[in-house]
Amino acid sequence: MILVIDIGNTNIVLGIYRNRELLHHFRLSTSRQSTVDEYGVLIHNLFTMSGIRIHDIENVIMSSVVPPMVHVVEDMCIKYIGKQPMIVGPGIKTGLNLKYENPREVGADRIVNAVAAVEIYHGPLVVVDFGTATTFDCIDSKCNYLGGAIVPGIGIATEALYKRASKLPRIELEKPKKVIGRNTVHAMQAGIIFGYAGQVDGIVGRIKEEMQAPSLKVVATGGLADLIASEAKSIDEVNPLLTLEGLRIIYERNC
Ligand SMILES: Nc1ncnc2c1ncn2[C@@H]1O[C@H](COP(=O)(O)OP(=O)(O)OP(=O)(O)O)[C@@H](O)[C@H]1O
Ligand SMILES: CC(C)(CO)[C@@H](O)C(=O)NCCC(=O)O
Ligand SMILES: [K+]
Repeated sequence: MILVIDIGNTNIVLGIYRNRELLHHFRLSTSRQSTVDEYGVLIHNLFTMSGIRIHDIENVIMSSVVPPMVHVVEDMCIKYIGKQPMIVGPGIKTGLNLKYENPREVGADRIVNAVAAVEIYHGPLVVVDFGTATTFDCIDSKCNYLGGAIVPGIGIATEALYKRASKLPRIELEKPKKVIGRNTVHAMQAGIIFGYAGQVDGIVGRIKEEMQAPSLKVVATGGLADLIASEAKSIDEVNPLLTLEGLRIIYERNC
């Protein structure tokens, strides 16, 4: 079995694969204060609760977009799992040609998503990941990773509203019945959800023009993908496990 770990700015997502089958997945918060031992306890408990034996883990692969967390999770793997994780970064084969001006600058999560999407759906395609930031990644039919767009995530955007405007409350992200909100909560829900869906359609529309690929596939992932996909006309498919699948595929290409 292999353990795959994606460290994002909000969550650390872990998956246990036996060959190509995802047996378990877990979500922890990304806490920059937590220690190697604290993450060790969490992993130990999760494994125990799920009937996974540490010795069954043959290898670990991880990607991170939070540099200070790399050492914590890496050391946790060494100390509690007895494995040095493979880390997605320079020197790792992905099967993509990175066309970013500086390939080292691209977030590892974006590359991992792109690898999974190309393998599962084939290019040309766009991956939209609704995480802390919402990212758009464009891949052509020849496995060129072209780049994309980064916008404030839904969580960040929602938080900014209530933090910066005294009379705006914290809201549940639910789809309102109408776009014309007649109270503050409905007005905010309408603005965020329909506005966000419109943003996705707008950016995808421009990408299709720029790539001259009017029928490219658009795959969404991330916690809020379903909510937005139900409103955004441009999203063809939702795959919540894209990042974990990408890590598994990259592991297989490098072992
Ligand atoms: N139901 C919700 N209501 C409000 N905000 C939410 C909700 N679900 C998620 N969020 C916020 O949306 C953002 C993305 O959450 P999600 O769980 O999708 O992140 P993630 O994919 O783990 O992100 P990352 O990989 O960047 O850590 C976070 O800032 C989170 O707080
Ligand atoms: C955009 C985020 C924060 C999304 O997780 C991450 O991919 C990241 O930190 N990327 C680095 C910048 C870039 O991808 O160009
Ligand atoms: K993510």
